[in-house]
Amino acid sequence: MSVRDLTKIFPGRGGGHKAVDAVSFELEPGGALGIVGESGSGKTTIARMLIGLESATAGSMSVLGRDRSRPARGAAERRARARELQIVFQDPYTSLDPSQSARAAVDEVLRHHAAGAARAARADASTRSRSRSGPDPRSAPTKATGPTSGSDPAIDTRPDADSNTRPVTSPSTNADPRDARARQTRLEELLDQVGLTERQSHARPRDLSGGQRQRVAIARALAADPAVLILDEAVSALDVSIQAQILNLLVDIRARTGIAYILISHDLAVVRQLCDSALVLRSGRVIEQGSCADILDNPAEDYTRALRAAVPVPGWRPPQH
Ligand SMILES: Nc1ncnc2c1ncn2[C@@H]1O[C@H](COP(=O)(O)OP(=O)(O)OP(=O)(O)O)[C@@H](O)[C@H]1O
Repeated sequence: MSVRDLTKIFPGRGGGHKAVDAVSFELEPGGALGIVGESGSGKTTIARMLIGLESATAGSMSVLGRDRSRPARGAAERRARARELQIVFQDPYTSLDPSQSARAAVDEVLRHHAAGAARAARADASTRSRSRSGPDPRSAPTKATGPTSGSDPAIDTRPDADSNTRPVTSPSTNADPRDARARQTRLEELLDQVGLTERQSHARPRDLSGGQRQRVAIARALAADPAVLILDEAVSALDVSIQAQILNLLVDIRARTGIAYILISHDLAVVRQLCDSALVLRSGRVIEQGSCADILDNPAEDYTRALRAAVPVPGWRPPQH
């Protein structure tokens, strides 16, 4: 992912409020970048622009070499983008359907992507057969371009741009039993990968703990098979031992799948555990950027030192007065 001069000005008096000011970064495939900063420094606004929930005032971004500076047009593009970028928020409770078991919530995403792939394959085949039977093969397109119709009820597992609601289930058009078996295998794989037990996989969100709900949200995000997962304070609300479990899980998933992370956190200890590189935000501007070790061990800025000092680390004792 490549982000250049990303800027967000929220409208308001006196020219508005510049919440994000010319932020640039690169994220390599399989990399992990931490975005840190105090409350109100612009971290979530960056995440919201990356996933298209907020439009950027200026700047550009691309993922896997494709320009993603503009909102997606049509269902096929939304689905393609969902495979590039997914997000997990602090509290998945609001984004999980209260009536859906963990298993059903993950399967919904798998079903949607399988149905989309089947539609794309059918459209591809029909384009090719049309071009074969066309009057002059030389005038036919040499390469099938895939579906262009926007009639798909595409599920983007990311929150909806307008309502921030969970996705709507689309009826599966994928009737091939081999596909159903493959989906089932993938479902079990994902539930296993995030460490949900059989019993938990049948539970509704209200019957799961915060850590278990976060596992469901991670499994749902992974079901779209994204290249990049954004974790926006994804472990902040969990108590320390559960937080450690989820962080270990994330380290493990990255090692196994090669997925890249953008970790947004005010907690430098969490960033240190998961990330290779980091950037430090203050009032929307990047004030330090580089390898995690450099920034966290040898901060150049007092602000970063203050952020570091604000984080209790193992062995930390409250100052004695
Ligand atoms: N929709 C909005 N309209 C106007 N101002 C906004 C809006 N959303 C965010 N802001 C402002 O933009 C700035 C950055 O907010 P943002 O939520 O990105 O910060 P943050 O670093 O994620 O903070 P926190 O860690 O507290 O979540 C803040 O000053 C906030 O008040």
